[in-house]
Amino acid sequence: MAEEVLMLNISSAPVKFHKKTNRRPLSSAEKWAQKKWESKRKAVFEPQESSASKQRKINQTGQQHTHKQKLQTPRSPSQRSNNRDTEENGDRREKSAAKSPSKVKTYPKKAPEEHGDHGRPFIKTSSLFRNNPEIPDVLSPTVNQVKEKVFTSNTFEELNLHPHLVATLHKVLNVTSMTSVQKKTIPVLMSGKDAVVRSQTGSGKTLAYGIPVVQFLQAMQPKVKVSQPECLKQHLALQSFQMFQKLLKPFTWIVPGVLMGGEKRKAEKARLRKGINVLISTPGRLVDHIKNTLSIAFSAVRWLILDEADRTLDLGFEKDLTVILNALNATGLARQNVLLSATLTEGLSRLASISMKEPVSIHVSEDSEDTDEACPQAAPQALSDSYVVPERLQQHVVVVPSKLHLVCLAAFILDKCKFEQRQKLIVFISSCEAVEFLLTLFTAVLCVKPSTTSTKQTSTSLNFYRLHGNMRQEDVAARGLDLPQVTWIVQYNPSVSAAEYVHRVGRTARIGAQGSSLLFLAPSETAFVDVLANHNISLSEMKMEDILATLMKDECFKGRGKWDCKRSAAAFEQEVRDRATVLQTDFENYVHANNKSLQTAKSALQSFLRAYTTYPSSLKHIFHIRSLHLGHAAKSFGLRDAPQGLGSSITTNPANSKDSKKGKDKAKRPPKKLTAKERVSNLMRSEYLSGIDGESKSKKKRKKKKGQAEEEQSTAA
Ligand SMILES: Nc1ncnc2c1ncn2[C@@H]1O[C@H](COP(=O)(O)OP(=O)(O)OP(=O)(O)O)[C@@H](O)[C@H]1O
Repeated sequence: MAEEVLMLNISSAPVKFHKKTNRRPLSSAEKWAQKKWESKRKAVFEPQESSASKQRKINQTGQQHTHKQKLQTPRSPSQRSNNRDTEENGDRREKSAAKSPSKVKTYPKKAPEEHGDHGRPFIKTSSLFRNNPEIPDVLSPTVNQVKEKVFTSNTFEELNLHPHLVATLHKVLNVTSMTSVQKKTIPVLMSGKDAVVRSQTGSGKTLAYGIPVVQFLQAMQPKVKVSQPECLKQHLALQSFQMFQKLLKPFTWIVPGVLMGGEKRKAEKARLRKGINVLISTPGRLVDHIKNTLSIAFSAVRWLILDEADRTLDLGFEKDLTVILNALNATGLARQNVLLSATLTEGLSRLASISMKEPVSIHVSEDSEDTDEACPQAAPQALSDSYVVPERLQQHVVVVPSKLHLVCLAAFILDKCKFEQRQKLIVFISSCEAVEFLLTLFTAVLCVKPSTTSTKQTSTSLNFYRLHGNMRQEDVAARGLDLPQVTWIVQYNPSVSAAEYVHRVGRTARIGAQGSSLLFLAPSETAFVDVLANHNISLSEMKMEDILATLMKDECFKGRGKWDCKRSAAAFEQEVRDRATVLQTDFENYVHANNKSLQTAKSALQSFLRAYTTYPSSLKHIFHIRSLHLGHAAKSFGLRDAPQGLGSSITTNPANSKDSKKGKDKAKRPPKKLTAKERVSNLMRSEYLSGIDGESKSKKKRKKKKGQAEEEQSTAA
């Protein structure tokens, strides 16, 4: 059974920053170290060979090959052992070549290569286990975590719904009994009231509003015509659209439609012209159409539903929501408003107060069976900021020094996906480039076919997928936004808020299923555990050593020494460290095997560092770029040393390189300061945006002026 690992970066928006050189003058020690590294690197990867030794090599091996070709493709253990003699010959050749006089400048002799039992060239990597910061004890305060019962014994028949709707719920959606949030929310919405709904992730909130909306629309007399939208729905567009398509099967005259990033605006305009009754959209896309599509009109809108409302606010889309609310309010039509989220924040309360009329606050508590209806509290702020996590979710945290992040993540993935069955992991990473880098690295190094000689390995193959905001929408949609049977959520890079943490872990343990989560923290980041505790979230600690001990199950990474399990605990620990070092060396060999993989690693490191600067000020005392050790962070991207001038390493355009005239001028000019708006708009590249790129600057300026003028008008209305 193929085990799957999904690298995600949806939650922390893919960050596109202006290229800013963050070069700082190198100290003399750094200059010396850099020269030393440079010569070592050249000695390993660009040994100058004399023509005589080249000729000798051709005679011996009968073909022309370079040192790099040997390192290019990482091998499986069996291939590695088969190549051993070739490598040893190769090394003898290189050593003799190094002796023969040659016109080309010779490099200092390369450090003697050792060969581990695995047969791969054992280029000494700096110790993973030395000079690491102290790992503090993580005391996760005991909190009374809010628990919600997911299911009730009540069925949909009790709701007096249209029989075709009940039949669709049973036959198409395979649901019979209501979840707690559905039992509380549906009657309130069917009574015509506004509602603010808080319920844990994966508890069925989509149907909690979908059912009342469809029940209302199908009962409208005269029947709704395919004209203007009657219902407007925000966020997680595709998943909601698919749900409405299923619910509306018996009611063919009611047409759902979706607007989201990745689609051509022209196609959407055509759909809007044709007529949509239930419009599902992302905020950015809808604002774009409000400003540019004449055929969109809101005079018939009777419902406004903001799902995952606080995440929309968190990503700073209040401005977009204001435009949307103004456009809706301009029609003067009475409408029903629903805000839903697993995490209620004060921003959501603010939004509720400006867009709702005496909303009923609905939250599902532990004793949900006992209360026979929603608790109609005065205002949403009555609901506390304590977050609800899925009932059967087990949350863990592991403290890992930066240098060991990469091998620890790899060991965890191997443990779950190679040595256990039926595991599906989602790994949250902080930038698109890092997702792409880790996908390529893990696919190349971890997905090696099991060697025939080893008895310990199972035949499980690992499958890695990627999902991030820079991908074409179709690809993202193809994976679907509701990810079934996910068993583990791994937050390799911590989220930017406690609410974001809840939404991430909410991708597992859905609708009453079992699930687990693991949060990676560096020793300097452990205070984040207290931030989560403030929202009634408590985690149990997992030890890094226990995760790395997985490598003892995998002969691929056998250390150089002979290992037998009868030896002492200290020997066991040393063997684990050796195997982690072998794995790290594999990663570094792969990264340093050619310039392309080296550049990819560097830009991934650069994107990670830039994403690290985007934590909100409220968390800067925990996640601050200054608390990162650049060299250690580099190791977690398979780089043997911290690349110099990280800022310039991402300028892939030669015109920008420091040697070109333009580059020289640019290097002289102080880096352009980003305005607050530019910083925000750079941060906000995400699924919420209209995703319409490629417009000329002047056209954008004209549109902005027009939008502002309309906004002033509509606000006045
Ligand atoms: N009454 C029900 N019985 C069984 N399964 C249900 C029921 N209602 C919804 N589900 C299923 O539960 C899963 C989660 O539902 P949904 O996505 O609506 O949860 P949610 O609360 O919106 O989650 P999130 O907060 O992550 O968006 C879906 O696969 C859905 O089909």
